[in-house]
Amino acid sequence: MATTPLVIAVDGPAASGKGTVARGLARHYGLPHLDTGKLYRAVALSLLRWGGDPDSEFAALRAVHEVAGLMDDPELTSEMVGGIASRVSAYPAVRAALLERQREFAGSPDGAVLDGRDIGTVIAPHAPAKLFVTASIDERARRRHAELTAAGLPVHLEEILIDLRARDERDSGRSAAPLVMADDALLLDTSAMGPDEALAEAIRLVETRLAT
Ligand SMILES: Nc1ncnc2c1ncn2[C@@H]1O[C@H](COP(=O)(O)OP(=O)(O)O)[C@@H](O)[C@H]1O
Ligand SMILES: Nc1ccn([C@@H]2O[C@H](COP(=O)(O)OP(=O)(O)O)[C@@H](O)[C@H]2O)c(=O)n1
Repeated sequence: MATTPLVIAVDGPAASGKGTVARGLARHYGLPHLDTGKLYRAVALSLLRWGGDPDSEFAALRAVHEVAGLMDDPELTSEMVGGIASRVSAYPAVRAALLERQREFAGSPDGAVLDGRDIGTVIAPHAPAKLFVTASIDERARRRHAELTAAGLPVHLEEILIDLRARDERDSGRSAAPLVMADDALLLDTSAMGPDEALAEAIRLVETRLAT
């Protein structure tokens, strides 16, 4: 008898630790993982490289065609690219152009883990397990600061805090697929947890959901 593939949707705000949790879950369950934020970051990076205007939905849509070649670019992780990603991701045409490849990944017969903002609500609304990963804004800023500093980028905590606030507001306030917790998602607040503890709790939550 065929079993239903295990699809795990992981959503949450910037630097909450959702990528770390999603990668850990993928390792634990032996599933392929897609960081969907990279798609929007690649659109932003493509725009930046050819000087396209982030205020133009048409220009952003053109940039979608370059995404495949940029998915492993080291510049994807910069806060500047993250900020532009959150602007271009508000365009319905950009979201529509990126929808199919995410749905296809989520529809794999082998199962999948995806992380982003709208996985549980739009990309994989039927996923049997959904987590909404969060942490306090101060903790998220500290984590992003440590991450970028370790990568040798000159960043200030205060500026990161301002960037994250602006991104939270844009991601939650937009009309196209805003960042909201799905009704059937389980909340994982990692503010006071290290990465290992957060993963252990994520596995526990997934197991709880699969058992019901
Ligand atoms: N629970 C945690 N405790 C401390 N640091 C964490 C934790 N989870 C993730 N990190 C670190 O915080 C940064 C952002 O985590 P990441 O998983 O990339 O977040 P997101 O995918 O939500 O943007 C990374 O440097 C990561 O190693
Ligand atoms: N499924 C997704 C994933 C990301 N995004 C957008 O892309 C931006 C960058 O996403 P990300 O997940 O790489 O950002 P971080 O959480 O790693 O900072 C976000 O601020 C969102 O605006 C989205 O709209 N939908």
